[in-house]
Amino acid sequence: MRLTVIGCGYLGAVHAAAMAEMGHEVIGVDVDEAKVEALARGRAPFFEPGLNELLERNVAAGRLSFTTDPGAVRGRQVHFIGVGTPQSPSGAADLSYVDAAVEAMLPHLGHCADGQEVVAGKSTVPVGTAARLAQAIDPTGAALVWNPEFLREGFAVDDTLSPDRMVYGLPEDPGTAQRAQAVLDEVYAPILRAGKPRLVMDYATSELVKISANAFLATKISFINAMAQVCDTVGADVTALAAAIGMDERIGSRFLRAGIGFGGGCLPKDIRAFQARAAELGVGQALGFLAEVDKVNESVRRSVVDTALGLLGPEPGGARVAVLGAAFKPDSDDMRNSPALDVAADLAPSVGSVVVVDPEAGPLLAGREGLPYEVAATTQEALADADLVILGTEWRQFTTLDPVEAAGLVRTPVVIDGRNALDRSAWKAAGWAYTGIGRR
Ligand SMILES: NC(=O)C1=CN([C@@H]2O[C@H](COP(=O)(O)OP(=O)(O)OC[C@H]3O[C@@H](n4cnc5c(N)ncnc54)[C@H](O)[C@@H]3O)[C@@H](O)[C@H]2O)C=CC1
Ligand SMILES: O=C(O)[C@H]1O[C@H](OP(=O)(O)OP(=O)(O)OC[C@H]2O[C@@H](n3ccc(=O)[nH]c3=O)[C@H](O)[C@@H]2O)[C@H](O)[C@@H](O)[C@@H]1O
Repeated sequence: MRLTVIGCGYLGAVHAAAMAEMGHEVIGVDVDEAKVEALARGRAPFFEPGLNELLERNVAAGRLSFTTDPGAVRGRQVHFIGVGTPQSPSGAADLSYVDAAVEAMLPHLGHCADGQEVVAGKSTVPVGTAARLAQAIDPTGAALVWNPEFLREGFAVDDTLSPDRMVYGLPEDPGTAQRAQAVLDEVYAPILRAGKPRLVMDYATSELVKISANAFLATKISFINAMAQVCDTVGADVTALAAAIGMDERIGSRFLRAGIGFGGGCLPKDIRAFQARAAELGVGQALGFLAEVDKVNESVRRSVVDTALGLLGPEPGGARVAVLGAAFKPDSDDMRNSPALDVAADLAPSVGSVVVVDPEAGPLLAGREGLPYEVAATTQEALADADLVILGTEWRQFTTLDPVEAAGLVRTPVVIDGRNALDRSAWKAAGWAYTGIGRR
């Protein structure tokens, strides 16, 4: 099938490459010339495991190309929208990129000879957006389907090729809905053949599935981080607590890792956008708990800064702090709303110096001007002469550090395990003063 993907960022670039891998002929469209230029050479403009191989293979095979021209849409059958929906100053989602993408597409819709033309929205949007966009798209003869995306960065390729489930939010008209569903089924045929469930629903439900999934995940993390605060107060251990409650299948063990909280380009902005939309709809009170989820998440970053200053004593002005990690999670170079970087920046004015290291985000950070911290090229360089080490992102090269060797590099062996990811017995045995989040 001949497809386009509008918006080639973390979501869209992976989606375009994965659709080509499934045998479709795909054109990715983005307004960012540098991004398009890199992608067209088969290079991912960001770090995502497995993506370069997929891009290289499919660009070379002639199934995948990239352009800045929205006219690429003309005559093709399915157009995925994957542009950003960032947080606006009010907290609500900024829909200007989605609106601009649809606007640019409109003159080119309605020229497809391959069968029913479909616009498939993948961006995360406030409930009601699809119904509004459909009013503009319907007159062209193309059908709008809302097809939210659930991929995780760091696992984006696998999550796209083998999702837990797919959701189609279909138009009201039964005939159009049936035709649009058949087209998407054809796009996703290999995934459906592999037995992955496809759930069919209306626009509003599909939009809500996406945002409520992220709200639930954020709530789970803040729940365990709130438990960590209680554990800290009474000397209990949140990792043992999480393991024990997680064995109850109704609770489940995943997303119960206490630490410096959730960041990234999605969970934080999505819980705020959801609250803003609910308030507009007059059901703001029902989502009042999400404000608490956000508050707990912000407070864990602050409390790590307070713990750090407590450990450095009354005169932290001469201390050097090493922060291991800059990306919001491992296996990604995405620094949007990064807890590790927030901690580094918040500590910087109160201590002698802060140095940050990250295997993938580090080189990107090193190119930025006016940072309140230094950026080290290697973990060893970051650890050298440190008075305090903070694990901010649980990259494997950090969690598997030899604590004996690390102790030999620092000035004072004091560590805050901001992700509860270090082997604390080994670190303590190597002479480190160890503080976890909700565990000692
Ligand atoms: N990053 C992720 O893991 C996931 C993101 N999402 C959602 O997907 C959407 C995109 O997120 P990301 O990929 O992270 O954002 P991003 O910022 O990495 O990518 C957005 C891309 O859209 C491009 N763009 C903006 N306006 C455009 C236009 N008019 N025409 C063509 N391209 C345009 C930008 O240049 C950029 O490359 C958001 O709604 C997000 O909430 C959903 C699931 C996973
Ligand atoms: O809508 C989105 O963009 C995506 O948002 C998240 O994916 P992502 O942001 O890539 O990363 P997660 O693995 O969810 O991690 C988010 C943050 O939570 C933190 N986290 C995660 C799990 C945990 O137990 N504890 C915890 O602090 C991570 O360190 C990270 O900062 C969701 O997991 C995806 O399903 C969704 O598609």
